Amino acid sequence: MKALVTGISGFVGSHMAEFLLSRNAEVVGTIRNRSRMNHIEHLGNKIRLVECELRDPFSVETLVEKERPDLIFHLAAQSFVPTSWNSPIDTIHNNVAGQVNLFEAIRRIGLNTKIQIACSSEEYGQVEPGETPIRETNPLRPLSPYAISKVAQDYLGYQYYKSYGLHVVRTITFNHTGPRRGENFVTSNFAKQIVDIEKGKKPPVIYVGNLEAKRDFTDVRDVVRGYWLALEKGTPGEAYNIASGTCYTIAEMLNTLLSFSNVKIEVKTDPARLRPSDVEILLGDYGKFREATGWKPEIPFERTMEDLLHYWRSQT
Ligand SMILES: C[C@H]1O[C@H](OP(=O)(O)OP(=O)(O)OC[C@H]2O[C@@H](n3cnc4c(=O)[nH]c(N)nc43)[C@H](O)[C@@H]2O)[C@@H](O)[C@@H](O)C1=O
Repeated sequence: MKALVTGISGFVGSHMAEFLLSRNAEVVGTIRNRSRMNHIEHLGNKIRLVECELRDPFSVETLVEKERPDLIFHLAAQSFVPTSWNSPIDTIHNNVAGQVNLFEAIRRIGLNTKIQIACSSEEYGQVEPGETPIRETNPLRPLSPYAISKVAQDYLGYQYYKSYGLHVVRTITFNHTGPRRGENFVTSNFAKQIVDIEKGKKPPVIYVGNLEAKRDFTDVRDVVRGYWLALEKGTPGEAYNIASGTCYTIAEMLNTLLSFSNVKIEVKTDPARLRPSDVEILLGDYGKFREATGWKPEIPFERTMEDLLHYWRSQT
C-alpha cells in the first residue's frame, strides 16, 4: 500500500507519516525547496521525499504519474487564518489550485487513488445560537479568506466525485493540536510563551488576542488516525466532521496550560492579535464519522496540553 502525503514536513503531515509507517504503508511525501525538515528528520529513510510545487500542474502530474499512489492524504495548505487576510489571493491560490492540480492529474492519468482532503470547521464560520454541536448539514457562513479557500476545496471534492467518480473523502476537521504545532497557532503560541517564561527568556507576561472564542480541540494523533479511517471506511463524496464534541474558551485553554506550570503570569491583550472577524464558537458533532468508521477521540484535552508544553520544553 503506497501512501502519498502532501505537506509531509508540516505539523499534521509529520504525524500522518508516523501513523502510516505504524500501519506498514510505503510513505512518499511532497516537500518544497523551502520546506523545513525538523519535524521529519527523525524518520530518516523510512519515508521518501519528492520535491513538488503543488501550484504547478506539470510538477504535480509528473509526481502522480511516477508514484501512482493507492492513497493520498492531501494536507499541504496555507493554514494560518490571519495570514489569509494579509495575502488572500496567495491563500486561495495555494489551497485551491494545489488541490485542482492533484485531482486533474489523477483524473487524466486514470488512477483509482483514494484521496482524503483536509477541509476545515472554519467553513462553518458564523454559527447561530441553537446550531451547536455543528453537524455537516449546517449552512456554511465563512468569515475569512482561509475559510473561503477551504469551502472551495471541500466543494471541489464533491464536484470531482460527482463529475468524474474520483474517490474523494472530505474530512472537516475542527481545531487540532499537539507536539510540533506551529508557534503561530494559539495553543502552541501560549505554550511557548509559558516555556520562555519558565526558562527566564522573557518577562512573566503572556500576550493574547481574543480569549472569548470557543474552540473544539482534538489531538493531532487522533486526527491522523481519523484520516486513515476516512479512506479505509468512509464513503466517497461524503463530508465528515472530525471533532472532540467538547469546546473550551481560549481563556480556559490558557488556564489548562498554566495548570501544568509553576509560573505566575500577567495577561496582556496585544491588539495585533485581534482579527477583522473571529469565529465565535466551533463545537462539532462527529456522530456521522463515528457511525461510518468507528472513530472517536482517545487522547484527553489535558494530556494534549501537557504534551504540548513538554514539546516546547524540549526545544532549545
Ligand atoms: C479549524 C481551524 O483551526 C485553526 O484555525 P484557528 O481557529 O483560527 O486557530 P488559531 O489557533 O490561530 O486561533 C484559535 C482562536 O484563538 C484566538 N486567539 C487568541 N489569542 C490568540 C493568539 O495570540 N494567537 C492566535 N493564533 N490565536 C489567538 C483566535 O482569535 C481564535 O479565535 C487552524 O488550524 C485552521 O487551519 C483551521 O482549519
